[in-house]
Amino acid sequence: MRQVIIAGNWKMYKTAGEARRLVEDLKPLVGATQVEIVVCPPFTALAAAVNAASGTNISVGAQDLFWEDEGPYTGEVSGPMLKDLGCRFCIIGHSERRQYFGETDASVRKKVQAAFRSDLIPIVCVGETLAEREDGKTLEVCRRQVEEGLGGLTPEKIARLVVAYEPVWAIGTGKTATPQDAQEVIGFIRELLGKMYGKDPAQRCRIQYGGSVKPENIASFMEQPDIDGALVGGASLDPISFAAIVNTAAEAKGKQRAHSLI
Ligand SMILES: O=C[C@H](O)COP(=O)(O)O
Repeated sequence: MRQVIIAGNWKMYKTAGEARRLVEDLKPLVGATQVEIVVCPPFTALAAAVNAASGTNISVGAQDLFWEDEGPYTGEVSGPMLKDLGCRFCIIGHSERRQYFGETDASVRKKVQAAFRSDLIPIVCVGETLAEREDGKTLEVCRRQVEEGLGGLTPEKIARLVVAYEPVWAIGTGKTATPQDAQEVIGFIRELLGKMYGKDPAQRCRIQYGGSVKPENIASFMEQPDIDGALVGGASLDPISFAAIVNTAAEAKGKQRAHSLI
């Protein structure tokens, strides 16, 4: 059974001191949940977050990495550096990186391989823009991003990685895909991974929904059979709302699984 995973992408928010306080505040609110909790602060706050989360069930992830392990690449940060800091996860190919920093499916592919080389679990983002959705190209775009970004891996790696389906038009806008639409795309991604790598690894791969997730709407996504969690932006910056998302997700997935056994 896939473990629910809720990750907070803090984007370019929080200093090191603020990150430490956020994690400290989060700890008592999430307790001993079965949910895998990940926080992804900016590079400059990673060490503080790792330190504050030490000995808890909260893991820390980075928001990006470079595909080489070291070298003359001014401004870049590598997998071994993140691993050394205590990171377990790394977001790769977020739409903001694709939109503002020229990230492509080819760079995503190299970064996914780099993450695995350093024993980091990639959280790979895919999703269509509003124009692509209106053109009826959602599945075509997600297919391309998965085939090109996640090609050349092994079934074992597919079973470990996390995919986040984030429709670009739902990010930070307050608009969400309907849970049924998200399920349709996420089900499609799982099926595609099954064709690429086999049914078993595709069934083990965790796939999140992302885009304006809030405490009020997380349950409706978790009720869908293929949705294993969420990648949360804005609502992860506040410990109370992030904890409410974690706790509601656990409860809703428990109910969905109990129901599917009846
Ligand atoms: O990585 C997270 C997503 O970009 C979602 O952001 P949001 O929850 O603020 O819409």
